Amino acid sequence: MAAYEPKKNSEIRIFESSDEMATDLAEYISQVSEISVKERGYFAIALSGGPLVSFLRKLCEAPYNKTLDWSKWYIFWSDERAVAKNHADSNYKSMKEGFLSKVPILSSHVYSINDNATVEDAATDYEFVIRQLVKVRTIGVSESTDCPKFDLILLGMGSDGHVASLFPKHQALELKDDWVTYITDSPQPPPERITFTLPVINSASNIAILATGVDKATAVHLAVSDCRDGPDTPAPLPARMVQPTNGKLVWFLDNAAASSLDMSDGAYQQHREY
Ligand SMILES: O=C1O[C@H](COP(=O)(O)O)[C@@H](O)[C@H](O)[C@H]1O
Repeated sequence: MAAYEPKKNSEIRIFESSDEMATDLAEYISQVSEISVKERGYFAIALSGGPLVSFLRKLCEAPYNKTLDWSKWYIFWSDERAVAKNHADSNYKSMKEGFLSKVPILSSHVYSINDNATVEDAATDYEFVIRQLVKVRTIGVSESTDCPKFDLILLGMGSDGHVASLFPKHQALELKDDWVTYITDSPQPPPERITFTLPVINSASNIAILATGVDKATAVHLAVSDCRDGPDTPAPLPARMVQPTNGKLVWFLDNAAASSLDMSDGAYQQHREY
């Protein structure tokens, strides 16, 4: 693995193989969960859809399946598609089948998003549940933003640079006061989705963005490179707007997704020996 620290509080890890990435991700999540349980007594983690689930496979194996304090884990989703929980597009379904059914997380600690309501009501319900859990500090609270402070938010990134269900140029990117919102016009199917807003994502203690494949290379480059603003500067990608207020961001990339990064840039070069 190569590691670089391009910006304050952020790091890029680049892996030769899918197994190497899954192994490092398991160790990273294990360390964040242990610190959170030690400091707060809980580990509040938000999951996402897409290929992320397959990179959680090593976390389901020894030693983690035996050593982690799974009874302290609380599970949330950074976004969900408005489909039934048994639908192929459901982010809950993919995580249930690929991760949650393989580790001893308490079912009462799994806060999936209501699939039996309108998308608007599901978003309202979900924000209400999160507010109750913040009140009792199962989820922490950010002192600077008053937002929930998830211990870890795991995100994927689409080739258009979207994270959770926050898509480029969408008005949902502007929301400042809502914690959870809904959209009915997703550029990618299904159209109706529920999503964390940027203030919630950026208030987390730790954020990891996973991106693999050459189709993500341009978006990775635009999200992490030191672009200057100018008349032709495109609207910032949602992934570029992921900037933790007080937390730390780690990118997990394979070689293909990292292939458009300019490795001659001083910031990358500096940490090349890592
Ligand atoms: O639609 C979604 O897409 C992103 C990225 O997934 P990918 O399949 O384009 O790599 C995912 O992180 C998000 O949770 C999901 O709802």
